Amino acid sequence: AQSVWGYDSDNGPERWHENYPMAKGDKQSPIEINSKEVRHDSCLSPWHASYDPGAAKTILNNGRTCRVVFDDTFDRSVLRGGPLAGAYRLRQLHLHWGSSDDHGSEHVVDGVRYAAELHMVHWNPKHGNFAGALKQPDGVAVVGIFLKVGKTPKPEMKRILEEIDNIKTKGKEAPFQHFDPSILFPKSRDYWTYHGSFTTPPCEECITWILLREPIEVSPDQMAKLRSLSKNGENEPVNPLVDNWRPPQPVKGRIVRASFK
Ligand SMILES: N/C(=N\S(N)(=O)=O)N1CCCC1
Ligand SMILES: [Zn+2]
Repeated sequence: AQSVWGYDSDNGPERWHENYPMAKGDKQSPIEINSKEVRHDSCLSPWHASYDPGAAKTILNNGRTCRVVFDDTFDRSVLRGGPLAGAYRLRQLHLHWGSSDDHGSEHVVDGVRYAAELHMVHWNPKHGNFAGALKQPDGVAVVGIFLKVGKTPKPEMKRILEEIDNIKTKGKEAPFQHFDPSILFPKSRDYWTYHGSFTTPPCEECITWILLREPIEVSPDQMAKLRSLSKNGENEPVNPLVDNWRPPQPVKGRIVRASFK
């Protein structure tokens, strides 16, 4: 059977375009953010998240990431403002991380790779449903938060990482309720924004990216916890779930705007 896409040498980012042609598009993500080339846009308004903790449902290991899913059947947890028009519904959050602390993020800022990158995926209900939103340039908005290893870890990350023990292998899912992901936001609301794509196949170019400038801190053992997840299913040979990140893609003339000077 054709090897499904992944992050290994035989099915990794360099080969995704063979089955997913959009992966070679002109608006792909992630990208390298170069502070000297971004444009401060004073018209960019602040973004606002109003999330209902009751919308959190479950946490899942799908063999490629650790994902928390939310009830997005109505405007219950929404993101608005910033570069967005209207309210986008929070659907899920997930992470990308490395096999060591010196890499793991997807976006790279002035050459800095962070240990991990957290993505909060929202979609525009004016397009009916998530599948419809994927086909639209203003269909999806993803808030990206960089994670760096430090000595004052954010207690709120604990909640996600405590659940890791229950979802060690692919396909494992556990209830994950009463969780407001806005507690993960850093102090500063400063962000970069640009138009791009999903960083996994089929790599649809439907995303308004909102990347927060200020990273949040996690502890070394919190990173070790994340790296203890497995790609394999139960009773299969252990295949550690690490390095599930796509490298930066060509910017192709796109403008990256900054909400800050
Ligand atoms: N690639 C993705 N998000 S990301 N890494 O571009 O934020 N997703 C694929 C299906 C739903 C989210
Ligand atoms: Zn992601």
